[in-house]
Amino acid sequence: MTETRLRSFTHLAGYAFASFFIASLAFQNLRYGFYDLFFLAAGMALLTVAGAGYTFICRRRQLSAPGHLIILTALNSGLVAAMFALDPPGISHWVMPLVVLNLLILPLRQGLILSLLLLVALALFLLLSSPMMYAVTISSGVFALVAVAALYIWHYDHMAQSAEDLAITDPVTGAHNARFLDETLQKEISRAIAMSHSLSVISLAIDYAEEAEDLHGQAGMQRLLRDLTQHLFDVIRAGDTLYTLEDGEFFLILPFTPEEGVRVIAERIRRTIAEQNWPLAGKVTVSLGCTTRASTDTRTADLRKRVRHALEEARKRGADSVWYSQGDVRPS
Ligand SMILES: Nc1nc2c(ncn2[C@@H]2O[C@H](COP(=O)(O)OP(=O)(O)OP(=O)(O)O)[C@@H](O)[C@H]2O)c(=O)[nH]1
Repeated sequence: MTETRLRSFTHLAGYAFASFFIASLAFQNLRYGFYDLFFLAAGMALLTVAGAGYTFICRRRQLSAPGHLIILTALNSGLVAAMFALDPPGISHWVMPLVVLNLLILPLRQGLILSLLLLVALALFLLLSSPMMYAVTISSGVFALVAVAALYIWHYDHMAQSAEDLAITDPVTGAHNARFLDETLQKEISRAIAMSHSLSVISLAIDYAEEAEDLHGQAGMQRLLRDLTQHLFDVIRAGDTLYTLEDGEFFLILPFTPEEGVRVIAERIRRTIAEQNWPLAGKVTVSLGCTTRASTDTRTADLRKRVRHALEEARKRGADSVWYSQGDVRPS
């Protein structure tokens, strides 16, 4: 299940649970003839049903749906206003589902701020209207609920982020992995087309990688890959992205970089690597193939095929070389 579908499902379940809970409060108040409270609960239930409808309509954009903040702010402010105007009995019964809903649906910081504001209003109301001991007990209970729910959601967010990082990162070098390459390259191609800016890519391979591995062992090779990654990160500029592929190969995506630019940076990478003395490996050289997106390149395969061809051409010319392959320059 994708993150977006999971969020849509959780939000729908949260709103459905809250609607059911608040509707049962409305029904209770209707039975006992507390019409003010019945209308309050009915209004809140309408808002939670609207929230469920909004979740359904925006089910493909749940990670950034701003309407939830408006709905939940209306629910929280409505309850605070009713708290002071109507003095509903068992006010914590009304506050608790709303606190859980805030934290479940909104981004953690927004949910926490709304819940704490609601908690402060509740504590103030109880201090003004009930015995001190009762006010402290109920407020502490709601505070504990806020704290546990917030901690749980923080933990979940943290785990989800770590899992996502692990899925797109090469464990040896810490650069992005091949799995993430096609996804990012396709996004960059779409961005380059939409904004009419240039986009270049580089494919880089360590010369004589197999011989180097035989000579220095797997651990030595991993050290070299890590050192080269660090070096490449130092050379490229912010906005460029680096990927570690198999067999000592790297891939670079360079947005806003025309042909002259990719030639400059490829040459700079080649020269600076050849000039260094690498720990364990000593002298190392690399071959680089590079290309720039042409107007007919709309898919990742177009660029990847051409840059691979450029790398093969560079290798044919011996170690320590750069080759640029020109794309189709016909206007789109
Ligand atoms: N994507 C990318 N392009 C680079 C980088 N370094 C140089 N280039 C390209 O090469 C061109 C010339 O770069 P330089 O020789 O460093 O000259 P520069 O005028 O100092 O380059 P910038 O101020 O970085 O634009 C730049 O305009 C870029 O297109 C880099 O690290 N990343």
